[in-house]
Amino acid sequence: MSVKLGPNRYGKAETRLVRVVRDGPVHHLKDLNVSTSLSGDMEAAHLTGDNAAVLPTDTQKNTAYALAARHGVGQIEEFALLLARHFVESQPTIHHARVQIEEFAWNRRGPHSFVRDGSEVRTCVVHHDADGRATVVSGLTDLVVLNSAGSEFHGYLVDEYTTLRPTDDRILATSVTARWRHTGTAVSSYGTSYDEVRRSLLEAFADTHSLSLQQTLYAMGERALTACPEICEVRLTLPNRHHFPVDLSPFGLDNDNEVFHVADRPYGLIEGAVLREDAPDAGFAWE
Ligand SMILES: O=c1[nH]c(=O)c2[nH]c(=O)[nH]c2[nH]1
Repeated sequence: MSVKLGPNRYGKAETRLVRVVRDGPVHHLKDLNVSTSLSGDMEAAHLTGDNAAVLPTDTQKNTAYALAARHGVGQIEEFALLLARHFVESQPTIHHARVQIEEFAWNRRGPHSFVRDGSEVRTCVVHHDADGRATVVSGLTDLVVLNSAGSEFHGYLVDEYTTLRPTDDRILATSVTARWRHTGTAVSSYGTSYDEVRRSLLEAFADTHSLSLQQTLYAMGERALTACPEICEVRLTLPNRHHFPVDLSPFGLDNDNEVFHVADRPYGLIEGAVLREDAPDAGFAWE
């Protein structure tokens, strides 16, 4: 039997890194989860156990800490680009670096006191290769939203297995995962574009009179692309957090769409991409 090595990469996943900047008594916090993944001349490592081309995952973790100390941590996209470029440019055996960062937001309570409220997480995935090509995908996850009006679902296919009743007034709730691809890496401010995209997603969710979560997804992507000229593609993952009216008739009570059972699972999972007509090829951006 003849076999060969296929695509491979390796790295250190989920290096938790907190950086404190002390501005006198006022402190600033960056709380990150950094995952690095490298690929390159790794044939020998897999085939014979020769590790001469391997930059240890332990070193990758240390590099995240060291570059955070040396350069500070600004926007996560810039820190990810710095790390990715470092691995590719410092090691000839490494041809491609992928750096993924999650950022946990802390809200200030005092000069050096913070509170984490909400589960929302800011994300980015950066790729950098030995030819100097780089891509940046920014995003957010666990942004939980709900509309208690303005959502309908009817007109769908009905077959012998369909029991769902059409509705013209339901709760629409989801936990948004959104990722958006920047057209280039010369972005004036990743922080500003993050705020713009986040605001557009929330506005579109709230403003759209929804005939389905699919329609809301498209409206959210379209609004983000309209608001932010530096991005060319938005990918959204929207789990449908079903709210079912509880049947209160056994207790002699009406339920005029006021009391709901929130189903945990199964849940509808609506996923889609919205792109500019002239979006350039994504290359390795989504890998
Ligand atoms: O917005 C929705 N889209 C669906 O495709 C779907 N399917 C379903 O059962 N409920 C819903 N809601």
